[in-house]
Amino acid sequence: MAAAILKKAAMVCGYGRPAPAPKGRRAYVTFLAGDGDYWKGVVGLAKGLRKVRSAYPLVVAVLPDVPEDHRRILRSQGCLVREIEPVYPPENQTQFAMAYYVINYSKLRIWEFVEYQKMIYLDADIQVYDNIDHLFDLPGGYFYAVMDCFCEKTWSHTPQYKIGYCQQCPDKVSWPEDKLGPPPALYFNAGMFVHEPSLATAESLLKTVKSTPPTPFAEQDFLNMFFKDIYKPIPGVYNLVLAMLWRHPENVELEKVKVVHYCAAGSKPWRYTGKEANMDREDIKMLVKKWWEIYNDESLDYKGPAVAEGGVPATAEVAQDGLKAQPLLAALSEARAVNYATAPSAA
Ligand SMILES: O=c1ccn([C@@H]2O[C@H](COP(=O)(O)OP(=O)(O)O)[C@@H](O)[C@H]2O)c(=O)[nH]1
Ligand SMILES: OC[C@H]1O[C@H](O[C@@H]2[C@@H](O)[C@H](O)[C@@H](O)[C@H](O)[C@@H]2O)[C@H](O)[C@@H](O)[C@H]1O
Repeated sequence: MAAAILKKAAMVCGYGRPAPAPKGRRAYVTFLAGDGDYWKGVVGLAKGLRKVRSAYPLVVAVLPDVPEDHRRILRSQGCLVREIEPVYPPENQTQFAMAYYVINYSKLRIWEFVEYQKMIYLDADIQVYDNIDHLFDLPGGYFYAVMDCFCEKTWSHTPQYKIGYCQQCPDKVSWPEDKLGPPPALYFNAGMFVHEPSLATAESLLKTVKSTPPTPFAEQDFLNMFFKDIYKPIPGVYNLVLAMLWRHPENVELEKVKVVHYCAAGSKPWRYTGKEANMDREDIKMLVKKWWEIYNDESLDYKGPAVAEGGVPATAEVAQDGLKAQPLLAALSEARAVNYATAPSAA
């Protein structure tokens, strides 16, 4: 059976290399690691995308340590769950801004999802409150993401934090070029971005990460370095980093925000206690309440055909996103579920 599946996938894909995605194959993608409670963030995100009637599925790239019962919950919510191999940065004594950030390098695997021509990555602590499908129509060849803010204590290791400079308000404290050289390149938050999967890009990313010493913001720093020449900032409404509410309120029109990123300390809705700094703000309480309203809304539960392991709808029925499960995708995903170590070469 495995050989037949692999042969079918290999034939369709040109011997061992996934065929280029059918033009326009699109999906949202998020990342899940560990056996903790971030799966709740993924469920919330899946339901949020359904609420705004997104036309595309949500793929979840899971590390091997994500337990089957969490994967089952995600599939029951229509998520296409795909296991990925972890990616580790070179050994180093770096102090990550958060100790667990080392797992985030595994996000780089999503460039291998070449069944898709374009994907929008969203962290599991993000919620989408307005349809953003139009971002898939942005011109190809660029890396689109929202600019970050350098004002939180998590940035205290940086020169910009030390002098009070932030790209969100470059005129407030001007960058002392004479002392520090040119200002830092525009820097994006890696919790949300539009990207184009490509095996060549994936290969280059994974090769480069092996020789790049880790830095405090882990894969976010790495992605900013790697894509700096093609990075195109998109408006902050597509990824509201919560700290913007108290650091740069002049840059935020909350009623226009489409995507909220619950990244400030203590803001994860499924862990919210209101005790950390700024968490007792009325706008934070309102945003946490909005997240829970979607999470608890049973009318937003997935009602489509069962989603098989490996990440395709189990039947040829129309999947949640209105797209037929592609024969190529089905074959590839089934093939991926096969243990290559025991399968014959595709040649
Ligand atoms: O235990 C964890 C920690 C992080 N993540 C994933 O890694 C992303 C980035 O971590 P986090 O959101 O905590 O970073 P922040 O943006 O809050 O700094 C999360 O959104 C999840 O998608 C996960 O799956 N399990
Ligand atoms: O692994 C590095 C992480 O970097 C980013 O975290 C945020 C968060 O730490 C905030 O507290 C900071 O204020 C913000 O600037 C910073 O970007 C991404 O959101 C996350 O997905 C991940 O890539």
